[in-house]
Amino acid sequence: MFGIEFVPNEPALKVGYMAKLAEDAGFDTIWITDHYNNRDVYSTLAILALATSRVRLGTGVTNPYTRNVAVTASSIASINEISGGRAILGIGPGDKATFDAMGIAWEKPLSAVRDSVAALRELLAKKRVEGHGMAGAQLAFSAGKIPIYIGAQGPKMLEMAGMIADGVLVNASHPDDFKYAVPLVRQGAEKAGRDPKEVEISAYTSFSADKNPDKAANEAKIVVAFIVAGSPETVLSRHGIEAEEAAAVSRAIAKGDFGSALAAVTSTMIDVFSVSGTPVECRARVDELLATGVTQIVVGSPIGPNKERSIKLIGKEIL
Ligand SMILES: C[C@H](OP(=O)(O)OC[C@@H](O)[C@@H](O)[C@@H](O)Cn1c2nc(=O)[nH]c(=O)c-2cc2ccc(O)cc21)C(=O)N[C@@H](CCC(=O)N[C@@H](CCC(=O)O)C(=O)O)C(=O)O
Repeated sequence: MFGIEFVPNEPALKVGYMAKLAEDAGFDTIWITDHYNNRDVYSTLAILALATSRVRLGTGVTNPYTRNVAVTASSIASINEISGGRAILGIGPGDKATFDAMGIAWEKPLSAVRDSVAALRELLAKKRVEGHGMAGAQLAFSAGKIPIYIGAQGPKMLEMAGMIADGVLVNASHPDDFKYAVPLVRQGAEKAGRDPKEVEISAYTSFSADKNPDKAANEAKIVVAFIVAGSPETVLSRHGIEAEEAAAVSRAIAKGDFGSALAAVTSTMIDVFSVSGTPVECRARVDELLATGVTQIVVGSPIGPNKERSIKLIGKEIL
């Protein structure tokens, strides 16, 4: 199963055009990121619902802080109705930097995600919800069947996703991260008395494919820089990346000195935090990821030096 992520940092109609390209190239799912400073995720998904006819359409990922969960239920149910039943809700704890900027206290993210998924299950079943922070909220229209996926990286979030979600979206591009994550998700499913096969495990990668491997790697650099800057110590040491090397990238980004940040990104960092290179090289990494128990590959930003060309190239030579 192959998905693709679009960040709505360009007009929704343009994202709609790319979505149609991706559908024609053979992708199965399309994920739209949710950050307050980009276009609204649901407006963008509505455009995609009209621009496509087969692909499934997901929030990749929303969070329980910037929208009340009853509003999230109404929004994803509306997308499900507009798209003829193709919506997927992806929800994660969100990221601290974003919430600091918005003046939102990032409290108890694990519990917040758990409670919001429980409330969503009931709201999307058109039930009157008492509890999980709700006091009688109820949708006035039928949502239809909407899978709920969790965006997770930490051990507890991964296990919880296995316990309660239909799928998990793990922001990682290297097999070692999935040798760590997959058993935790399966453990969660078993703890909840579920068949682990019920939980779709998606590698939500940073992907950059081009016939020219240097161009592909170059395009991945800026995304890798932000991933390095946001990676916990445990992830860096899993891959033998020195804290000082990562700090050099973080410091440069914090100063807005992107030239130095890019210069501080090593080829190891690109290899660890992205799937990048020629189609043959990318396909080799995809096969490594699938061998760890991953069941869906999501092609995440930057996709390639020229998005349109890379979408077609990936469709032709990798899917
Ligand atoms: C909260 C954090 O969970 P995490 O899984 O590491 O979260 C990292 C990311 O998944 C999270 O930031 C996501 O929202 C990031 N994210 C996006 N975040 C966005 O805001 N927008 C996006 O579009 C987005 C896309 C996306 C796609 C895939 C993906 O995997 C993640 C994505 C964490 O620290 N988890 C710990 C648990 C922390 C804990 O125990 N908390 C307790 C108590 C501690 C306390 O008091 O806070 C609790 O919450 O009850 C763990 O899993 O072990």
